[in-house]
Amino acid sequence: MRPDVRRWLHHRTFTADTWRAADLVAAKRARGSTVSVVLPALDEERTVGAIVAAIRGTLVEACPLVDEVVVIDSGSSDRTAEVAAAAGARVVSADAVLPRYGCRPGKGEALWKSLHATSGDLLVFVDSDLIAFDPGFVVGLLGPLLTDPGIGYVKALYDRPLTTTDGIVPSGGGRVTELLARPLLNAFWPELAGFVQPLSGEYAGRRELLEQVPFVSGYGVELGLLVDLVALTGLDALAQVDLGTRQHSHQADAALGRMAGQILQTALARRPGGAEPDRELLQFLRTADGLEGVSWDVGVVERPPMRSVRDAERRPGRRS
Ligand SMILES: O=c1ccn([C@@H]2O[C@H](COP(=O)(O)OP(=O)(O)O)[C@@H](O)[C@H]2O)c(=O)[nH]1
Ligand SMILES: O=C(O)[C@@H](COP(=O)(O)O)O[C@H]1O[C@H](CO)[C@@H](O)[C@H](O)[C@H]1O
Repeated sequence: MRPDVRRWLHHRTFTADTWRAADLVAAKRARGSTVSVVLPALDEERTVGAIVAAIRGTLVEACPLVDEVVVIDSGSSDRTAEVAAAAGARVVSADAVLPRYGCRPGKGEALWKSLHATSGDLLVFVDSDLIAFDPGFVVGLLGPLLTDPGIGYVKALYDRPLTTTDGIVPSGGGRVTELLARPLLNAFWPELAGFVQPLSGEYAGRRELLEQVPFVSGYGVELGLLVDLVALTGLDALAQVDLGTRQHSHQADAALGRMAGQILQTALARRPGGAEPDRELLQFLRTADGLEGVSWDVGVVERPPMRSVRDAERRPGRRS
């Protein structure tokens, strides 16, 4: 193991039970900071309500650690928006944010727009498909940010059981992590090899940092943020916190293949001097007529640092 990774693992890996919400409220007040929790959601009516209710009940009403809970909806066709609002979230349609910049599909697009739709100095991102969500996830992610000014970005680590029709595989989850992201990061960005869950969907950061880096529009957003933030701040400003176990609803392998395609596009775009990667991913289905090739565009766009957008919006003479 690289000495820098070993050192980083030792002093930038935390456990969630290090902090209590009440102590972090005091730390937040002492710093005059505010906290936004953002849940990206696409057709998550089954799970989003319980997550929002748990955060609001525990960390807004009982103990004011969180100042706003925002669900950023990527155009759900189910009752995600209604369920989230009924549970107490402010629901924002991603398409309604920065309409001048158009609407791209994807999780990263929603997260990029959430920067514009929220006001917290600290942002916490939580997926909306979590099962048995523990609001302690939010406390653990905020702990390093509210107690160490030298830390700017915190990723969750956890065990990731894979729920299948045959039962639960204890550490079968994180398939794209294990088959693509971890080997890719170890090969091209070995300083990031200490991240146990580089693609974890739960993470937190300082707005002042998050607004200085691009957000990749699709599923490449997590890998893109890690690579861009380590280049911006250095490894010591990044950290990870052990949240225990995380369960979520899983996509089929073919969908994860497309996710992997977007992550690969994101990584290749960050390899200087590399030729423009082909955006097509060809997958295969066996049909009654034989094998059918299905072509998917796994291209992504780089949404610019929000700071540059704010500056552009403020520039005199800009047409509203
Ligand atoms: O276009 C999208 C795709 C996904 N998501 C949300 O992003 C999170 C992670 O996505 P998903 O569950 O599809 O990925 P997985 O967890 O299977 O890797 C979930 O809350 C999704 O609802 C989103 O807001 N917009
Ligand atoms: O980590 C992974 O391999 C993927 C798929 O997880 P599973 O194999 O369905 O447990 O899940 C993550 O990756 C996405 C892309 O970065 C994130 O957006 C998701 O939040 C995260 O769950």
